[in-house]
Amino acid sequence: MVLENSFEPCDFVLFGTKGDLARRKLLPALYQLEKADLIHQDTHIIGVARDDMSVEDYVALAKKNIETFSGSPLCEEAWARFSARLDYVQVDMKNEKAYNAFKEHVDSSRTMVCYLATPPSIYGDICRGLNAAGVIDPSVRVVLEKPIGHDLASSRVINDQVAEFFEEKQIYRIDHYLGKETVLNLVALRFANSIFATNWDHNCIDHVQISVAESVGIEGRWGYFDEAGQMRDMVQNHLLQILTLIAMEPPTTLDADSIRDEKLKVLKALRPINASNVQANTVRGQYTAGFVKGQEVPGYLEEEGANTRSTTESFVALKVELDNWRWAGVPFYLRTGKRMPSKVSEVVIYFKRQPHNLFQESFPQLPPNKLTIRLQPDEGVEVTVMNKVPGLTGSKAMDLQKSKLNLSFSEAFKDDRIADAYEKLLLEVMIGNQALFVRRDEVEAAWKWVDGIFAAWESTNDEPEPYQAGTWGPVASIAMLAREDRAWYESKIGKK
Ligand SMILES: NC(=O)C1=CN([C@@H]2O[C@H](COP(=O)(O)OP(=O)(O)OC[C@H]3O[C@@H](n4cnc5c(N)ncnc54)[C@H](OP(=O)(O)O)[C@@H]3O)[C@@H](O)[C@H]2O)C=CC1
Ligand SMILES: O=C1O[C@H](COP(=O)(O)O)[C@@H](O)[C@H](O)[C@H]1O
Repeated sequence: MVLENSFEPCDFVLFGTKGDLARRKLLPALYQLEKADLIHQDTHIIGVARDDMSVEDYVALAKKNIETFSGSPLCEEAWARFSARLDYVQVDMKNEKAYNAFKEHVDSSRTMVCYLATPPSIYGDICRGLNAAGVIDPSVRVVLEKPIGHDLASSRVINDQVAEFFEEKQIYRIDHYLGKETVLNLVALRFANSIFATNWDHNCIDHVQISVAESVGIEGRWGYFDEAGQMRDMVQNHLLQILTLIAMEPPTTLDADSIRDEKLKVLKALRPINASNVQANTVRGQYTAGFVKGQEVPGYLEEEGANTRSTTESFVALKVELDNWRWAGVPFYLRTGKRMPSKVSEVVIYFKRQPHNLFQESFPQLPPNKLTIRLQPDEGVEVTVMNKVPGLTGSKAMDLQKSKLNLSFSEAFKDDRIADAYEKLLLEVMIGNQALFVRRDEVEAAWKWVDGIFAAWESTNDEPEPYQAGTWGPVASIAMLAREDRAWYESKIGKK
């Protein structure tokens, strides 16, 4: 890495430090940054939760979580440095007066980063508490987790509550997919390679598929997930963000607002899905009991804490169209679901077929070229091309074979560790670069479009279709593409 502690020291305050996200992702990510020597030596990390706990107990808890979730034994030297930065404050985040205790733990001469790893419903309380304690100034940065709100109206309320105390340039809305190496690579692939840049529109591309399949279920988060569903949990944010990076016009620079301006235009160009086209363009599913990787798993309605009459969707497939010049007539098919056969996220760009087939005799129908971007796992990029099979066959009956140009990150970048998305994003917050964070108008444009789909679903009275855990979702999602003479890309990983 080029960065050498090129940023200022900060007080990194982790609200909700005992929660699932902080334990599984944020503390391990901070520790990895420490290990890579990317945290300024004078930075402090202050955990905030409502339990009464000594700093020693907090350090022990952080150690346990990092050991459990970082997947490798702790490096003693890095842990010694990291643990020396840790501090803990007990705050009932809904109680404005409780924030006075917090004041003594931060240093106003340093930048303060407040990461709100809490339910969004208390973001407003936290901002008010920080204000009451007099610790907000223009240098303070606040990091908000997704999904912000439940729909456009509730997201506006939350964003307004935060905006009462922070300017947009101080607000970092996290979508952790924007920190994934392979998602960032979409920008490099498109704009650093003329071979793609010049073929990236309706003239050359037939359609695009974005699949984000998860093998996990709801992981004990019934209370949260049943309110959200896969549409709010994954589509409103992660899948739409991936779509914006694939579809946006070239930004003028890599500055935060150049990129975000272009992403916003894509979100605004999303063709509304309403009662008249919802049945043709969407499929909802809910998993039933089945087997994932040979393990028997319960159905959605049998999960711990389940309301057995829930109609929340755990799978969504969508046909999305963009009403703009570049993408006219090019469908984007999106699908995401829980309890699918394997965890695999991929973008597949299907190019148009050749206008005329010179190789009729040996290959009656030339397949389209495909660019497959493997987001996770087995990160990489693959192009399917037609190739002549070496040999002395006659010129009219040239033997062709479908071949792959395959760039596998694990082979090409053997010595480089692929960092977790949160490591990248936490580093960017500490540096103060908003390019990988979502602007308020983007969040709102995404909600506006998603709200339209919810309204349309409500108007049909249809319920999600059942699919057995360990399958690729309801048959209707296969039919959605088959109607247009297309098929979902069969992932290599999924076949294992
Ligand atoms: N978990 C995940 O994988 C992901 C989570 N997110 C988002 O991250 C945020 C946090 O999620 P997650 O960690 O799963 O949620 P959790 O419920 O596990 O954690 C939230 C934490 O906030 C604390 N909290 C809530 N109310 C108060 C209060 N009044 N005073 C003090 N502490 C309080 C809770 O404390 P207590 O334990 O005492 O109740 C808990 O530790 C959410 O916005 C979620 O949508 C986003 C992507 C993935
Ligand atoms: O934001 C979320 O993302 C995870 C999937 O993230 P990944 O990095 O493991 O692909 C999802 O399981 C979770 O429900 C959702 O809240």
